[in-house]
Amino acid sequence: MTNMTDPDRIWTEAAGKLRAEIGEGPFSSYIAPSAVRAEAGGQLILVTPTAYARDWVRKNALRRMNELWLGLDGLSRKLEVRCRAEVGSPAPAMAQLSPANDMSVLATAPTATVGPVTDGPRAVRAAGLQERLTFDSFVEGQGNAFALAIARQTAAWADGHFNPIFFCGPYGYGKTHLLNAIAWEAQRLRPDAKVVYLTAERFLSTFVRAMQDRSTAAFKESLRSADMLLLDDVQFVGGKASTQEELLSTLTALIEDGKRIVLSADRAPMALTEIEPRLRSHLSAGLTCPVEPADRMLKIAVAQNRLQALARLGVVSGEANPAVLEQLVDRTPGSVRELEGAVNTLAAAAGQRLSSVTLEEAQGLLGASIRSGPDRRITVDEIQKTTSEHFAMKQVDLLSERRTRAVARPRQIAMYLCKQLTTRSYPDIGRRFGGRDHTTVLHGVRKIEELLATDEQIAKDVEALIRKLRG
Ligand SMILES: Nc1ncnc2c1ncn2[C@@H]1O[C@H](COP(=O)(O)OP(=O)(O)OP(=O)(O)O)[C@@H](O)[C@H]1O
Repeated sequence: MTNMTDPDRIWTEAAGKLRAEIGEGPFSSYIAPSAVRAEAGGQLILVTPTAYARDWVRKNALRRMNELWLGLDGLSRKLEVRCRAEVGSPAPAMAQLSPANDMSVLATAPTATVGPVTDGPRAVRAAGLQERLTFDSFVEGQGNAFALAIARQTAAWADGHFNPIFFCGPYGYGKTHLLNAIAWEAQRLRPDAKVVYLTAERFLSTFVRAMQDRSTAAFKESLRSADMLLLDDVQFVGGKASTQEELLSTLTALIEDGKRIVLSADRAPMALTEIEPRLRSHLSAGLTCPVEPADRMLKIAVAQNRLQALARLGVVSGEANPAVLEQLVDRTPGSVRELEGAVNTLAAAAGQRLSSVTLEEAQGLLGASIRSGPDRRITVDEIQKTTSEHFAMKQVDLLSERRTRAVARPRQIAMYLCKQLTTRSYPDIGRRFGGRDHTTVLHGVRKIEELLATDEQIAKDVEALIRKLRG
């Protein structure tokens, strides 16, 4: 057996063996973002990003890690584990050591500093960033603590992070929120850097338009000059071969240049089976951070947080009775998005008398929003697909900038259906329609509401679509 003394080399080797034993998921979640550092007295500490990761490592991997370590370490040192808050280091030790050589650890600061986030009408820009989605408004809980720690590190442009960072998890538990928060914070910390946020829908629609306009070179350039590229809802490129090819070449070019890439999807990269294997493997080459469904405690905290934000805006005054909040959480099935909808309903109904609302009253006020059981969830993607099929057009046209009535009306109908059949907000729907502004969505929805009363054909189309979508 080889004997070494350099913790860096021992860590690389021991971590590689542990990876094979515990599997890719736990490894990339808990071990890969940790790092070994030597204390002044020679004691070696494995530093995890969060207390949760520390407890996981203590319970599941520390013993084995020490066995592997002792087999390699010429100085027979033992490893202890602590979380970053305990060792009090602002940037994690993972910047100092790279755990396994096949995971790219960026040591270089981004080089290009290209202009502001918006750079010309044809350029891809920070489409759809929402101001309220910052780290300050994100509530930490057990299921998201690790993702939040990594997000903060990424936003701080910390050296040595993995690339790409991939946030995955089910619908409505904060992936977009984290990507927005990273983009805001990264831009705040480095105003000269080019931080580009876009949804995969936007990537697709801009790419398709660039092909039609024969301006793909400008499209490529606008992305490749980014210092940090954040791409939301990557699953959307599934089944779209040329867009995937373009995405793959964008990612490889950026990674080669040492630029930061942050992605999100509703599943882990390897489970995105509609995505071509080479792209999938690039997506999973960095660090995968699960954003897990919120537990009850987190949901209560999010509801409280939301009410406080509404109080600051003057929508409500006072605090809700804790039992009312608990009831709200317990009786609102679904994700944090649905919960936010229920909180908004309560706030709008209770207004200035929030603190005196009783349990019975809350139940009455919330009525339909507190449902007895989860309905089948209709997604924006399904609405877009069904609407485009119904009008014999392509889904990508709904996302495009084409404004002829033949395209604009079905697009407005699809937006209207999203507002009716999902719990998504106007900005969120805009984001899903090629990164449009929320006022465009609002206008579209109002237009269809008006036409429903006067235009028989539209009323029939909408009715048929709702029937198809409800199944
Ligand atoms: N931990 C949290 N703290 C505060 N707000 C949260 C948290 N998790 C989710 N939310 C809120 O819930 C809503 C849905 O979250 P978000 O849009 O980020 O979900 P998502 O995982 O990106 O979903 P999708 O994949 O459908 O886009 C947002 O309004 C977001 O602000």
